[in-house]
Amino acid sequence: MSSELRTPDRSDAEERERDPEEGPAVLELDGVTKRYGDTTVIDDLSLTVREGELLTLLGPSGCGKTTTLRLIAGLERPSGGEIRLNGRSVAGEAFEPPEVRDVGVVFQEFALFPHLSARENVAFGLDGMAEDERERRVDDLLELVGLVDHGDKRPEELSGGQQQRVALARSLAPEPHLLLLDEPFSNLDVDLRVEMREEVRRILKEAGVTAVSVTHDQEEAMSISDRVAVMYEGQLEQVDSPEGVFQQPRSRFVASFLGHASFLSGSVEGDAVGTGVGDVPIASINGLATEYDGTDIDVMVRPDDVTARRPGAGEAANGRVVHRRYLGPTVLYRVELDTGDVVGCMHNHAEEVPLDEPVRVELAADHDLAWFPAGAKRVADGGEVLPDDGPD
Ligand SMILES: Nc1ncnc2c1ncn2[C@@H]1O[C@H](COP(=O)(O)OP(=O)(O)OP(=O)(O)O)[C@@H](O)[C@H]1O
Repeated sequence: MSSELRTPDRSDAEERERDPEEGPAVLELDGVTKRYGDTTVIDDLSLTVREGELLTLLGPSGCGKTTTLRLIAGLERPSGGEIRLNGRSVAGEAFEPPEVRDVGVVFQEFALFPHLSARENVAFGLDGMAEDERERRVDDLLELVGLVDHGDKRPEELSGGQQQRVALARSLAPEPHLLLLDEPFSNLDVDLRVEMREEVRRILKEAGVTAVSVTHDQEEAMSISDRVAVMYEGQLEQVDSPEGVFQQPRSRFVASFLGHASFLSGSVEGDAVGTGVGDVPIASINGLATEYDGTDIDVMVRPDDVTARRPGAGEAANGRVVHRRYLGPTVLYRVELDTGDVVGCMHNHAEEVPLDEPVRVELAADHDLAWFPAGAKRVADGGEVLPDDGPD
């Protein structure tokens, strides 16, 4: 790598990966609102992205992800609030147009110039740079994205994944302070998508670039991001590490949007919660303590946290399999517990259990479980219940 590229060595990249919340703020959204006529599509959104961090905006179609990206790029003006880049206000009282924001964008459709080679596409935007320096920069970028041997090919001669690498290299060429990626994998087929997630993360980390990506695909968000910002109806539901949003959701919407979630109802009694799968120690439930004694709660479990099997000798069944869904390598069961709760449960084929027969369901979680007060849609970081004005 040449020293002209902002490409810290591997140990720097790994350092950032370990603790992305350290370091200066590159992007700050402060109470940002966007209205079209009477419709509010972004509602009081605040978010900080730190240097070297890869953050993904994740949410269902229409929740405002692309609008947020366009506001950051300067393609839209906010109706209220402020956006700062490296501490400089770019939208709010003042407005800085996109071309001076030093923000790169990788579009869904890659937007490569069809008549230019990969090398020329990457070099585009480096006008004004001395030719030998530009050539060196392009060489470095082609190496970074693994396309050294394909520089002379035009986009139509490259695979989808290779085109995406060119698009990424082109966006990185002018060394933007912030890179925005709009659904970067949506035009790739499934296998390639999974491969390119790893590759794009490696490239961004190696380049040490700060990036905000947008997707509605939970798996993608969790596999490429340092932090995931889950959006719903123009608001941020939760901003957390992939493990945080998956295992410790702060709202039932986040719990269900990130994957299959079931809820075990129970009541806190002393140091345990009585549920349909037996007593669960409060020590294995995140943030639960004896002060909640007597409180009715719902413990969230993922299919991997639960097992179901035929009862052994002297064991009582506590549920019945009511649904079986074949998923290829695994089977997802729905089990109705004697208490009436229905829980999802994932098994491999060696552990198949018959439909309709009594089974013994047990918890097998290797991490602390999340919980919500009975009926509450969301909880704050401190555990207190928030008003039920959000989605289910
Ligand atoms: N120019 C516009 N005028 C009016 N409404 C708009 C405009 N642009 C977006 N919207 C509305 O704002 C809301 C958020 O749109 P946005 O494209 O940001 O959502 P999204 O989360 O990116 O969705 P998707 O995943 O489907 O791309 C939608 O209800 C959309 O109809």
